[in-house]
Amino acid sequence: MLELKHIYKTFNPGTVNAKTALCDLNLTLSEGDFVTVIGGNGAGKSTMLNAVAGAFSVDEGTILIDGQDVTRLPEYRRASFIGRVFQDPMMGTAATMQIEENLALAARRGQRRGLKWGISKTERGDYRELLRTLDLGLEDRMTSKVGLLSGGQRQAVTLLMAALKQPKLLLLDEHTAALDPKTAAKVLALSDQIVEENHLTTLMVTHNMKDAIAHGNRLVMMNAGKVVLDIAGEEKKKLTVEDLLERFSAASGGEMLSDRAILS
Ligand SMILES: Nc1ncnc2c1ncn2[C@@H]1O[C@H](COP(=O)(O)OP(=O)(O)OP(=O)(O)O)[C@@H](O)[C@H]1O
Repeated sequence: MLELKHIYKTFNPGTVNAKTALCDLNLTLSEGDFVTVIGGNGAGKSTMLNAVAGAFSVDEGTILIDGQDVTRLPEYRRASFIGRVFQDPMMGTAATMQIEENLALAARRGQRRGLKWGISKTERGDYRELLRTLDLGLEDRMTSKVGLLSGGQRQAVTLLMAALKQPKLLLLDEHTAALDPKTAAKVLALSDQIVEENHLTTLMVTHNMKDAIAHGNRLVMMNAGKVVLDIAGEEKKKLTVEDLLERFSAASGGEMLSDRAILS
């Protein structure tokens, strides 16, 4: 479903600020894989997601989605088959627009301009049902401006929007990191539900080791721009945070994970 082959990316090449963020990165996801991604600060996690989304072009390597070579495809053209939720709850939704307008925008993504903008009765009914699945009471506030919602409510709506067009890939980039622990747990549970119901192939970056272990069917650890650990299935289910720290240290030549990852 997703194949990253020998990906390299250096920012500011040839300058004193040159930084190699991805260095022979290889990762293959099967259809329906839900992969959690963990690693220290600067390991290249967000850069990997950005490379998949097409936020910049990579220096070397190939990116295939569903067998199609998208390496040179611009971000706006990949957007029709990639759903994405960022850390900042302000990013995925338009604050000054209503909840239903935001959903309609997401539903029309990738369509040609010139279509009538109005939201039909059927669409409104569909959105109400979708919002009901969040169990946050938002189905009764469909004409509220999104800017009035809490961070957790906004991330929940962003998740719905990201999944609305049944993307081939869902990218979650620390999407609960800015939320309080209780809300983060709720949004994570919701992510599980949405991924499962829509059978989405998913990459989820997190700094929280427990979350990385508890969610998804596969866990990948990155260090210095490449994957250093890849644990799936039964082996992943039995993992503990201590195992993970030990294995990370062994796989990355004795390096320790950042405090932020250990303490969370
Ligand atoms: N646009 C950019 N310009 C220059 N350097 C960048 C850019 N984006 C990322 N980097 C650098 O690339 C490296 C990898 O960054 P990245 O954000 O992918 O790491 P990460 O694993 O997501 O880290 P964190 O957990 O701290 O968010 C870092 O050293 C970072 O400073």
